[in-house]
Amino acid sequence: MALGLEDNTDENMEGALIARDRVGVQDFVLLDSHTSETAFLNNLRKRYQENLIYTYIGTLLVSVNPYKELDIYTVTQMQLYRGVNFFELPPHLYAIADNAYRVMCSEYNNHFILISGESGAGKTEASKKILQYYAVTCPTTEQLQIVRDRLLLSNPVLEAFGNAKTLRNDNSSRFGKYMDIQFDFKGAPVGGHILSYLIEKSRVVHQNHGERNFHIFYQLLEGGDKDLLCWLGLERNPQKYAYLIQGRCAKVFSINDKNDWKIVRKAFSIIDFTEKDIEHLFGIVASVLHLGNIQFEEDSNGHAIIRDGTQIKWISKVSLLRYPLNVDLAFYARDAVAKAIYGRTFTWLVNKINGSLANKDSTRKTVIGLLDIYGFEVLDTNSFEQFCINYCNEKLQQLLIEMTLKAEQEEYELEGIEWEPIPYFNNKIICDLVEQKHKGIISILDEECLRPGEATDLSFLEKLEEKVGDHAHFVTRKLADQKTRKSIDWVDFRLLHYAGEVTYCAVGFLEKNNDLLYRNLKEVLCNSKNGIIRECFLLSELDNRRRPETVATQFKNSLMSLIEILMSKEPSYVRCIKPNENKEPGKFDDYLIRHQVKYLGLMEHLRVRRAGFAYRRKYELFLQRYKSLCPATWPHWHGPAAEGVERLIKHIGYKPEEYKLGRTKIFIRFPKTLFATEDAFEFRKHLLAMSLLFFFLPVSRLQAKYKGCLGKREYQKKREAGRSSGTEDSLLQAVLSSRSCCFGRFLWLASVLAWPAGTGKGSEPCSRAPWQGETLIPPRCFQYVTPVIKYDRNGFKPRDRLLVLTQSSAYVVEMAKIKQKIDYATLKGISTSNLSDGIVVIHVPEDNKQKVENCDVATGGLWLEARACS
Ligand SMILES: Nc1ncnc2c1ncn2[C@@H]1O[C@H](COP(=O)(O)OP(=O)(O)OP(=O)(O)O)[C@@H](O)[C@H]1O
Repeated sequence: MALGLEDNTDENMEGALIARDRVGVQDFVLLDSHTSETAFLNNLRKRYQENLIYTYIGTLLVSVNPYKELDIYTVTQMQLYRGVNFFELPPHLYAIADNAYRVMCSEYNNHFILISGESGAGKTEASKKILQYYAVTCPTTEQLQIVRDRLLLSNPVLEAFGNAKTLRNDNSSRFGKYMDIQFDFKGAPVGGHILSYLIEKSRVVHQNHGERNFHIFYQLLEGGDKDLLCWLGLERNPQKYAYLIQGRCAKVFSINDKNDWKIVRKAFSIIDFTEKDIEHLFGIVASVLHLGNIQFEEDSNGHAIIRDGTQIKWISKVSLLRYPLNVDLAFYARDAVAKAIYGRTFTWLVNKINGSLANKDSTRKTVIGLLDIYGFEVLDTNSFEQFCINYCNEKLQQLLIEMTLKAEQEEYELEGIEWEPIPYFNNKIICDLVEQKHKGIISILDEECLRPGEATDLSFLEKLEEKVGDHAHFVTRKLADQKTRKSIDWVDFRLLHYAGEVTYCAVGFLEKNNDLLYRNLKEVLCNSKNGIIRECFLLSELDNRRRPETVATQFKNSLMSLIEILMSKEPSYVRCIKPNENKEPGKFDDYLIRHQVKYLGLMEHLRVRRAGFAYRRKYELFLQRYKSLCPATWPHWHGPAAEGVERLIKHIGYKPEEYKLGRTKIFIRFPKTLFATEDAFEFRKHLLAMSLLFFFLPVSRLQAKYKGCLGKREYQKKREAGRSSGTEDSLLQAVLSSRSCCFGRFLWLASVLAWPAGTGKGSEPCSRAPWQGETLIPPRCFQYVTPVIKYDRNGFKPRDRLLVLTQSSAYVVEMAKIKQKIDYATLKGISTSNLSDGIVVIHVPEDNKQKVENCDVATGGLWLEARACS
């Protein structure tokens, strides 16, 4: 594995990393006092203070936002984690990503990584880092580079249009995102698909103090060149635009709008946006800004007229609206248009990106989904948006409970595994309060929305009190003081969420839930000169002849389908923790963190993990996968699967404390045990692949080919010429030049050059695969042959190679060519990794510059990774 070649700093990095991570325990399961929240916090704090932001609870990763750049996300680090069992290295996001990827490749199933935590806890950063990890470490081809770039660059575009500075987070996601990365059967990323959830449109027209509008507005003004701004009729100064200055913080210290603009512009071209698309997109961004500056005054008929026509001149590039309204309604309509245009453009953007990420080839693909959705939010004033965001977080918490705490404990009971139930808070009761048909808050809100002219936000509030007033997690303003000892304003209601209580201001709930746009405004937009606007509004007109679903109901339905998507995949979890409210590096606010540990259910998770099992599998599946590891079960086991598994694990040597046998499944307590079994299986697969070749290519034919490469006489001559290194070179070259190929040239080469010993006479080949532990004794001058990955010095690129050891030299061989040769006489040493990664470094003097015919003499160091054939 590429740790940095001869670079001493990098070479020592792994050791330093592991040494440094002896702070506290890397897995909370190892804490002496696993029931104590204080011990949990002490461990988290101790590690955080040493910049060790990641800690496991079994296979779940807890991450504490460092609020500073750490040197743990380099390419070298990624290579370090690639293909290594995750308990062998310090906890890291890369380990979680790699584990999901490896299981996906070997079991050919779908996965998702759920990243959760409150706003500012580090979810978006984590999801970007995982995506980068796959982009760097997965195999790829030149053709696929474009997919990789598009996957990576979709992020800055979506962030520009969907993220904004809030009080909690300078780069807060104001929409939910679920991204599937699609992989082909070789594990190469070949496409992707994004689902987006409810963008916070209200931000376009209103921002709280200390907050900004979406980044793209500021990026365009700061980074757009003069000609572009002139064409759009914009001034560079954001203070000139009413929609940009309500939060009074157009400039943010931590954000470089100019730079971000450049990245977004570049991303557009990579993601395949046409110049026309880009022109229309910026036209829309500019129109929203111009719309915000329109002011109305009353004419003699009481109708609103526009005070100054300048803005309209620019907007009419997009559309022109004329309709008599009073002044208040005119302002309302203006904002409604701005929100509608922006919201639909965002949806258009996501669709466009999906078009460019789509993989048209119909072969089966596996996916890893990354879920990064706005975190739980409690503001000074919480509105309809916070209600939706927090409901979404309730649903995700419920999913986690369903898939871990609940499912796990129920399964032990069902399987007859002795188990002491561990209590936990199940937030289903809150989900029901919000989403239940006819009785839940969303249904009540929708009912009120069906009474236009009669219903108001206050009547909604009254209905709430009437219908859910006595619910344990709902606090009416009438009962506020008794229940929580805190008073509550007359327009508010309070929900006791799993993550804490939130008081919502009901003002605006009806309007935001209805999200209506005057019909004639829609018609105007359908005829817009701007292609994107036309597309967005025409489509929705065709779709929505009936009364459209309300915003909350649409959101509820999309969350339900998301949960369904997730339930069908294998989960991995990252729980992000926000260490303080001030975005300050190194500050560990005990009170705040204790609260998150509590509501994230981390203690319950720890208790279940400690008492439970890391892995479980149906007997049939377990046996099917690993039966080749035991002579009694290979190739067929005729008895019941449970007995086969028992025989198998006895043969492999599982200790009693490592597993339990349930009614239909085997339960394995530690990940270590499973990984060791998986490693043995990989090794076995390699040997089996060889045996297949021997079966199909009888040995005599192999030998004939082998000899035939040179011509019988020449072969004989060379063989007899002894062990001179020159003979080895040409013999090897001759075998490599042969074109014959059966199941893949690589395996063929490996099998021609080596075969198992102990069954034939002397070094005669045999026609079955060797059992584990048997050695490969190669014929004549070839001592040992194995597929390896060689890491290039330039960029650590992995290359598939064969390592061939002869009497006097080691060769690194490509398909038909000897690439490098190391004469044993020049060898300075060999280092092997102490992990199960199979890394070997062959040390050769730097000044070994002689040239051997047709191949390079290796100098410096050669980094190789042993590789199993699959
Ligand atoms: N691993 C990290 N290393 C360095 N800084 C980080 C890391 N994770 C998060 N941060 C910092 O914290 C900020 C907030 O993180 P992020 O945007 O990922 O939060 P979030 O949980 O996605 O919040 P929201 O729900 O509001 O979108 C980042 O902009 C960055 O400055």
